[in-house]
Amino acid sequence: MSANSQQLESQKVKVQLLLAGGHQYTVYFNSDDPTLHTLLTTIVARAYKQESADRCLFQIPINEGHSALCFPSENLVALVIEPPLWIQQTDNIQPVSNDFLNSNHIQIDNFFSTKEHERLIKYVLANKSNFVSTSTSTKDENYRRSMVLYSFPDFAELIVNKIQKIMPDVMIKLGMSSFTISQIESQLTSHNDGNYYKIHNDNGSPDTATRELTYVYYFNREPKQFSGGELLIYDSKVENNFYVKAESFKTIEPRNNSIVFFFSRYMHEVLPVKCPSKAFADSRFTINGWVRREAS
Ligand SMILES: O=C(O)CCC(=O)C(=O)O
Ligand SMILES: [Fe+2]
Repeated sequence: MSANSQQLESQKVKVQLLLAGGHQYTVYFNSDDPTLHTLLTTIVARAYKQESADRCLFQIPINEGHSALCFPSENLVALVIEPPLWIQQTDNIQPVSNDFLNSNHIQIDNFFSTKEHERLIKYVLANKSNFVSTSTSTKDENYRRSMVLYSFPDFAELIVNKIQKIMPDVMIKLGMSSFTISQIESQLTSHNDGNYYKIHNDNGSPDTATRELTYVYYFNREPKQFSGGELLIYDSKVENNFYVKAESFKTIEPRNNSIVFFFSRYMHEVLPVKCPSKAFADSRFTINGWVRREAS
């Protein structure tokens, strides 16, 4: 995306709630309090006219818990936060109409330390023979070309723990309401010369329906020996009352040691990779997976 906020470390913050009709109240939260998170996402989502601007009823304890301040989310006008928590617009957000939905994503550089990254490259090269060809749920052979490693326990644990830690911040940056995570899945993928993944979403079948967010961690040997392999994330538009893929999209460069997060429901594709040497070691590697919410 698009909206950026500071990393939230738990600390006390003073929040003045400015409500419709000129009312205002001062309350105190820990910075990782889910209610504060929902207050922030209400403001962000409304500013960017996102569908995630779910209406809700806030019920906030005041007077040391002796009273409750209740108000509908539509009545929240602004927040005065001390110390400041900035949620800033960084790029290409345009006001949009209700029948067009700009896709959001975030990309974080330098995700693993240099040591972890080096270890990961060594591990992948040593495990080349355990990679198998990918398939899709539709079994269409021309839909996806890549190789995948399903078991890589040490690094799966490392990435899942790291993602878990940054999830509250990621949710805020994506302007989404927080949700309870039930599972974080991961697989390790390699794209070599001519490999691609055509347009798809990641939660369109009953067994994938609880996937909320997709993440993709990119890594490769330096100097980089492939080109292409960009990830395109499509915007959405309303057609016959349903959101469908729009023509416009965001282009994500598969930058070495960066991780991208986006909604699993977005249509996306991986453009063909050119890797002249065709050597496995020169591939576009990813650890990619999904953050699942608890089924309701
Ligand atoms: O490799 C990428 O950039 C995206 C991969 C992807 O879309 C998937 O595995 O579902
Ligand atoms: Fe995908």
